[in-house]
Amino acid sequence: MLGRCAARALGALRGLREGAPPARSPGPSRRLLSSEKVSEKDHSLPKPCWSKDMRLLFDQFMKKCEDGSWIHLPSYEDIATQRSQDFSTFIHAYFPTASEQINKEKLSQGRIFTRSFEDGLGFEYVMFYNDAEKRIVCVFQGGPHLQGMPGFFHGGAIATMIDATVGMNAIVSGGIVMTANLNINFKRPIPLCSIVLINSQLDKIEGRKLLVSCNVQSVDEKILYTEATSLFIKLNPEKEFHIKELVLNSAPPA
Ligand SMILES: CCCCCCCC(=O)SCCNC(=O)CCNC(=O)[C@H](O)C(C)(C)COP(=O)(O)OP(=O)(O)OC[C@H]1O[C@@H](n2cnc3c(N)ncnc32)[C@H](O)[C@@H]1OP(=O)(O)O
Repeated sequence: MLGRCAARALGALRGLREGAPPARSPGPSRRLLSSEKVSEKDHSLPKPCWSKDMRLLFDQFMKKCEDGSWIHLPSYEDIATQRSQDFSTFIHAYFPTASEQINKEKLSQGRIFTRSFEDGLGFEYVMFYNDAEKRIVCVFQGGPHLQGMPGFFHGGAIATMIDATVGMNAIVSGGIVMTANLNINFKRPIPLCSIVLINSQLDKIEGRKLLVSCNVQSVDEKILYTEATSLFIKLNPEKEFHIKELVLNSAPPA
């Protein structure tokens, strides 16, 4: 019951922006008009490049979202909202020296790394969050441009998706965080273009430290490909609500 309430509260956060899509119903993927920025596309909704299995898993998880125990997390190329300006300002103030070295002219070209490939060639994924269990499951379909050894995913690409998943778990659970440590055991190579599940779990919060673990498994859960543990450090203990809102409702203004 508590979980359901929390899920509703999280869902309600999404509705803060006028015109935000309903929390638990993705609806059809919105077609881009020529005047719209590319960044307005929610990449966590089904696309033609998704395989049948990926769509099937998406549908299964969306079904789990119906009672509010799971929440579908939207995902954009950029979080170009007024709130993300506040977020950037906060981050730059936290790292003033590093911030001075940022090429400000290039900032407008900034894109979230995992959303910077053409559809189907790089990272295709959708995440679902369970607030009661502090878990995120990421359904990941990697494309042919993520190759390392011939026929298998590059370890860095796997590490990227792990960081994105455990990072999202830490952010939604704890506020504004950064990865301080990521330990990965690659146990089996992952065949290129296959679909895997990344299961992450918030294990512990100790003051500003969040410990999140995860594993990467085949869809039938018979193969354990990778295991990882991570440490995230909370930058701002006071601003949890702000970042949660930003993550769950990260579309640019309509
Ligand atoms: C949107 C989708 C999600 C995407 C997620 C992607 C997230 C990322 O990739 S972030 C990018 C990669 N990470 C970075 O660049 C971070 C670089 N590191 C840093 O900036 C800093 O070290 C930072 C912010 C992590 C911590 O610095 P700071 O805030 O000054 O904390 P600091 O006081 O040093 O440490 C706080 C506590 O954590 C501990 N700690 C910090 N780092 C570590 C570490 N690597 N291992 C163990 N303990 C650590 C400290 O010992 C301290 O413990 P205690 O309170 O018990 O004394």
